[in-house]
Amino acid sequence: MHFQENTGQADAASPRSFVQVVGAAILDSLDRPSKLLAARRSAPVALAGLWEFPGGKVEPGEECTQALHRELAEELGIRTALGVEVTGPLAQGWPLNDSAAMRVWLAEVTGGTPEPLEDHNELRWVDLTETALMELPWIPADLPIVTALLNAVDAGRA
Ligand SMILES: Nc1nc2c([nH]c(=O)n2[C@H]2C[C@H](O)[C@@H](COP(=O)(O)OP(=O)(O)OP(=O)(O)O)O2)c(=O)[nH]1
Repeated sequence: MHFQENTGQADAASPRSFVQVVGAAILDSLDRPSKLLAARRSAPVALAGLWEFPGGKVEPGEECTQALHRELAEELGIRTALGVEVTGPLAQGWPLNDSAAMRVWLAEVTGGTPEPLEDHNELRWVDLTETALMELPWIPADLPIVTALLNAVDAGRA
């Protein structure tokens, strides 16, 4: 029997590239965080009613953080200061599905008051505790990110 050696060359020649999504974990304060602004999607039907990190897809020619500022202005009508990235297992962040991955940054509102202007039908400031956050029906792919966020916040408080 002959086993063909897996050289990994195919992967090296064509590294997996996901549609790049960016999201914000908006905190009431980057220095002393106690609440997260969660957003409930209004569309598409498959995701409507589920909670997520506000954000969206990076457009051609945009940097990730530039795209995030644009999305937060469009969707929530706010300006933000970004904190550190909540790093995921991929260079492109956190896998969302077969074709998309999301990079997530901590953020704080520096201008405007968040309103569900586009893509969401409710915004909610939620206590930064596992109990409070896990009560929300998150998009399933976001659950590891919520856990990583709680760990990052706890590490910052220590
Ligand atoms: N914004 C955001 N998208 C998420 C999260 N979790 C998750 O699986 N997604 C998925 C949902 C969508 O399939 C994709 C992001 O698409 P989007 O609809 O927010 O992007 P967009 O605002 O740029 O809108 P469009 O170009 O599709 O009109 O990533 C999350 O926490 N935040």
